[in-house]
Amino acid sequence: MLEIVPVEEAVGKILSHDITRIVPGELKERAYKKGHMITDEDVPKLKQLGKDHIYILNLAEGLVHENLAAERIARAICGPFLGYGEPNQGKIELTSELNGLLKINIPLLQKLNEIPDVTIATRLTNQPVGVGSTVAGTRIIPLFTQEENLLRLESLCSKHPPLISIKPFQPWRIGLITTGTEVFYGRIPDGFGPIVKSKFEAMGSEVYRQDIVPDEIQVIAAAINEQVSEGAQMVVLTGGMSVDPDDLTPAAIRATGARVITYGAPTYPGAMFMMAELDGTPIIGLPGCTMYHKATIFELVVTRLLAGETVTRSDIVALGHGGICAGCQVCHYPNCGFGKG
Ligand SMILES: Nc1nc2c(c(=O)[nH]1)N[C@H]1C(S)=C(S)[C@@H](COP(=O)(O)OP(=O)(O)OC[C@H]3O[C@@H](n4cnc5c(N)ncnc54)[C@H](O)[C@@H]3O)O[C@H]1N2
Ligand code: MOO
Repeated sequence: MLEIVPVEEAVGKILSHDITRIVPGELKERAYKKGHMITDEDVPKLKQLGKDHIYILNLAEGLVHENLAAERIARAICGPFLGYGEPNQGKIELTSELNGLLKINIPLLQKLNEIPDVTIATRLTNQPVGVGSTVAGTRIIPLFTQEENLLRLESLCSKHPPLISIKPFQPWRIGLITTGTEVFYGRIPDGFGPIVKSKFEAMGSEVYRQDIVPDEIQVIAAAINEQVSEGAQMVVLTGGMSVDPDDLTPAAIRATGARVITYGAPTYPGAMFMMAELDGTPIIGLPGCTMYHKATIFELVVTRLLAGETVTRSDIVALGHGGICAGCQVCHYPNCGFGKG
């Protein structure tokens, strides 16, 4: 069990937990590591850190130390493509090993955090994360916990899909169709195509072909059919997505016989969005906002498709809670609540 010993009498004994030093506004660091043998020189230093007494460990059966507990929790909650380091002050952080989509099993997270002493904090599900990003942390609250708490956590984790995992972005071959009579006749240069291309490239996919077409239903529909039949894995259309008489893109998508999954999404920006499917190929109509906003329905839905997920109409409907962009002066997306309710 735990014994409280005055620091002067602790020389030669082994420290049972990390000790933290904080200098306000300057630093927070681990001054002493668990397992350190206390020396004469440590006595004044420990007193300066406010420690007149310290814990010396005599572990009773059935109790697990915070560092070991954190390691066991990290091992149990870690799904594919995640890594974790050493415990620091009793806490372990989990990091992504590749670029992909973060998936959190939210009902399981709730169950695990209900276990006494256990805490697990994660970033929001369905957000893109890069190599080395911290996605979660875990620790127990007291210095020791009953082993039965960890056994319960390990048993729950073994019965459910992983608490935390990363789905890698696949390299997709994207066909792009730019609609707009003003672009087709060269009245204005195409400003949308380059943005869509760079958004896909940032996630490891490639726009292999771009067709620029006028606002004519049959011409747009023919371009979609041609791209699907030559093997585009996704067809993305820009322009003509809203309510003007020349906005014919949704009608053209329907004219191909595609099954419409949604026209409209409860996200601002991004409401005039269409997702359909033609012979298994996703057909996506992107609203104008994708051209001038960093975070839109594009980021919320297309990232999930690129990670190999199926997105349903109810997934899109569920975006409403958190679906309005806060319009921050400096955009921190994906580190915000947009579309993550
Ligand atoms: N009365 C309403 N007005 C608007 C609605 C609405 O529901 N009722 N919706 C708004 C929303 S939301 C959006 S988003 C925008 C426009 O959406 P569209 O996707 O239909 O965009 P367009 O009308 O085709 O073009 C808008 C604007 O962007 C220019 N553009 C389009 N494509 C390109 C390109 N490839 N390169 C450069 N510029 C491009 C186009 O010339 C127009 O100036 O509608 C709101 N209004
Ligand atoms: O579809 Mo529109 O802004 O909502 O950008």
